[in-house]
Amino acid sequence: MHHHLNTDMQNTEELIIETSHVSFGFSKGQNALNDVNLQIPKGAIYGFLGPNGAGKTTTIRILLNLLKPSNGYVNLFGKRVTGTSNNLFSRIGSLIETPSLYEHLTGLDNLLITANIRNIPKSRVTEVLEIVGLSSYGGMHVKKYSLGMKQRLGLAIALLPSPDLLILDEPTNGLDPTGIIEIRELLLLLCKERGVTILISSHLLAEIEKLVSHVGILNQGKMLFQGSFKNLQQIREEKSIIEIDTDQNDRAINLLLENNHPVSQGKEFLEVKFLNICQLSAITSLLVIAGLAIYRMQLIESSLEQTFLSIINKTGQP
Ligand SMILES: Nc1ncnc2c1ncn2[C@@H]1O[C@H](COP(=O)(O)OP(=O)(O)OP(=O)(O)O)[C@@H](O)[C@H]1O
Repeated sequence: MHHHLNTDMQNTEELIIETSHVSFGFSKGQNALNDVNLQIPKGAIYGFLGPNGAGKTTTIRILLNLLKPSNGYVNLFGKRVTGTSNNLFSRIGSLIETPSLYEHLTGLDNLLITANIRNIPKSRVTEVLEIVGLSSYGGMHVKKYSLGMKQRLGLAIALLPSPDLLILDEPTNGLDPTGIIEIRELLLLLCKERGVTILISSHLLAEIEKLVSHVGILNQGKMLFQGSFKNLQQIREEKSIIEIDTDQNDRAINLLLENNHPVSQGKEFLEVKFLNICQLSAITSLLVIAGLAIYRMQLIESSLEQTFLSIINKTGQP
């Protein structure tokens, strides 16, 4: 196994996907991707987030060597991707949006065709049907499958080569909540039991927040955030506030500032930047001991979705 010795502090771990200064333009002068640096550690479930048109699919096509970046390079499994590095791709399973399936054939036949093309033993076909929970439906025509079953069959095709890396472009697109939960559980299992590294793109944080260990946020071709899911939650906490209202707000402001609670006058109430949960009782005693009557004291937590949107909106998206 190849280990990276990067100067970046978080990079002591092995990276399965790494892009360096990747840019890409469909037309001259307009870049769909601008200096994208993905870093996806081994064993991660990496949520690749961004609104429609952000460039997620374009990035994924570059990762899969279907498009050539106009600038920068891609490392997969620690090896530089070049025009001829096809052996790297046998370790990758991918599903780009809705899988292209032969509707008039059975699920089993669809798998057999791919297995045949990719030189994969037939025994693997029954294995992957089992993994995605379609064992009893292998003989059914795909046109009779539900959307969820088709997505699972697509996943089964991606799993045929026993990949070390799964790249999934919006795999829950169009699925109902039950279907989304099923795919989520399947991916968690693959990561936990088989150590598969997973890149999953989505435009909805809520859809993948229960799944991911790492997050990258792309907007208008630029990476706005990349880090562990925990890092994102820390940012969320930093955006939370405590709303306060008392009978003497001017005095309250002075008292709070003197005691290092960053406070400002909000639209309706005083707003203190949330630092930690002990702050609530500290502020309460401070105000009560000073003889103020507290009318309101409420922790307003920013949601992850709001955090995601505020990160995206920083670049001035309309
Ligand atoms: N073949 C193409 N020719 C020209 N422009 C393209 C082409 N494919 C994509 N684009 C443009 O590149 C940008 C990024 O598109 P991309 O499909 O990568 O975004 P995305 O984040 O995957 O969005 P979605 O969630 O809608 O799939 C968009 O502005 C899109 O209009």
